[in-house]
Amino acid sequence: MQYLSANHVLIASPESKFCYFIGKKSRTKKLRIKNAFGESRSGINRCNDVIIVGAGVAGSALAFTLGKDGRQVQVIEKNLNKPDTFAGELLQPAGYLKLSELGLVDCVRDIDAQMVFGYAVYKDGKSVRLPYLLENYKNDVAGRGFRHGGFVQNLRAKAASLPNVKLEEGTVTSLIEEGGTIKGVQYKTSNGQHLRAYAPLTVVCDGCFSSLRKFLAKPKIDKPSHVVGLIVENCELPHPSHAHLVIANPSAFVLYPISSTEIRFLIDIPGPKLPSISNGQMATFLKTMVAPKVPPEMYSAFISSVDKGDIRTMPIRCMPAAPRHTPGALLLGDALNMRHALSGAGMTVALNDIALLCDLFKTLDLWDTTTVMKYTTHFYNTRKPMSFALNVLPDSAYKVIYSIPEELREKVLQAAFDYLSLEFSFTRELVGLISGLNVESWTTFLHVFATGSYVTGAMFLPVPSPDRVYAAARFASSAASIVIPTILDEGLGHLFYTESPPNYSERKTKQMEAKN
Ligand SMILES: Cc1cc2nc3c(=O)[nH]c(=O)nc-3n(C[C@H](O)[C@H](O)[C@H](O)COP(=O)(O)OP(=O)(O)OC[C@H]3O[C@@H](n4cnc5c(N)ncnc54)[C@H](O)[C@@H]3O)c2cc1C
Repeated sequence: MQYLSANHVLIASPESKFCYFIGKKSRTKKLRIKNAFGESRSGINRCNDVIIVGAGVAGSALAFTLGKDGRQVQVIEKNLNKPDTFAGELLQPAGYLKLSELGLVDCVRDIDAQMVFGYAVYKDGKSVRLPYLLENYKNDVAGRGFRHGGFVQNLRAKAASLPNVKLEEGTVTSLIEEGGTIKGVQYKTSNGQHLRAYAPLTVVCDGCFSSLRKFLAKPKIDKPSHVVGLIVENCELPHPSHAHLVIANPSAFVLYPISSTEIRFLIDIPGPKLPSISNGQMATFLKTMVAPKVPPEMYSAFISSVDKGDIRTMPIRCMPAAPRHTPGALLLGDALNMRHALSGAGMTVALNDIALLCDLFKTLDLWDTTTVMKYTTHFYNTRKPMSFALNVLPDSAYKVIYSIPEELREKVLQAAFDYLSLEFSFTRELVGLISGLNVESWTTFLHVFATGSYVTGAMFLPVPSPDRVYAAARFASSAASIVIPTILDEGLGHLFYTESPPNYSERKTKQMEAKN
């Protein structure tokens, strides 16, 4: 017999065929099992600590970490084949550090991943290099570029290697809710069986197209653009081992190495419509509007890649985290929070969240819903500095640039480039934010407002005239009307949040003692 909390008792031995789960309302469920935490023979119920929906970057990394902490984890993933997507191929240095902290760093070792040491920013043939600030870290700490599919398969294999993590193929169709508490999920297996699984905690990591987030959050999804994904082969980057950001109108783009022979181009196309791939409009767009901005040493390789025709697109979705605190369930990864893909930050935020969450929940009794809720609130607040820095800067800059009148845009883009070209000591903090290595919310504020003020000031130049003053005023008011709501949507509560969850310091000391 195992006491899970005052209201929950699990009666079973590892050899027993049944376990009895006595729930809050003294309802007893008889679960037919192979062993106390094993697979259901009848296929109806399981005894888990945690159910994870989705084994992408977030779900797989979380499953491994919770499994390592001794939890019984059931992961249900819609498709266990190697993912074939270009979403999530540049990991920021802070994301790499988190991989390392979680014991997952070998997942980037056998996939021809490339080290990335910073950004080179281009505009009209001029470039400025913004190296990551890595001097205080070990030699292996840097960004990484890789093929998404290989990385995720490695994460899945790592999670599945733990005996207490069960990874299975199935599509979760709904959450099981009783009296306002999530008790588990209903899912359909790959052979068409409809099953249910129960656990005191369900973590929903079903990605950017999440069908379940609406039950656990108030999603406010913005769809500013699409991105085109293209692989350019066998050419050298002008700044080797760097990601390149090309500031251009109408389409900004980033490129970075994803293997020793491949460079990923991610080209943004603002607005709801895309040129058609099938009738050749897209190829024409890429050759006429994008190719002239591509660094000259990569031009012919870029054109060959467009001619090859392997052009793929994805919609961009941005969404501030707005979870509805629900007992028994949590959201994580893109299901919780999304930012523009050009920031290359989604995986870093997800891995940071997992490290935080697992640290907080390490020795928590997951059946004690009230305490878990308090820790969940703490998690949603302490994750904010990272997500605030990596979401607010790129999202507000993007929204401002594409909302101002066309005639102001070129001037604003030029001023943004000049801002990035300022003395390196000034941009050090900015690089700290982009890489996720130094994410102070006040620094984020400082740079949002410093960029805005710099661009506004630049509009007066060379000599203030009535036209220029008017243009600057239009820019400033339009920027303020976008940036302020973006900041408010992300939430400011964390800046003033100082609480610790119950017994946190006591638990932390015990954890530290156990470690030593
Ligand atoms: C075009 C593009 C480019 C990007 N580039 C980068 C980048 O360079 N760097 C970066 O850090 N981030 C990038 N991102 C963001 C990054 O892809 C995500 O932040 C990251 O993949 C989030 O991981 P996740 O586990 O939440 O979601 P995913 O990795 O999408 O995983 C979700 C998983 O849930 C499964 N699933 C969905 N529904 C169900 C269901 N009902 N039942 C069971 N399983 C289900 C899916 O099959 C999938 O395996 C990019 C995003 C886009 C759109």
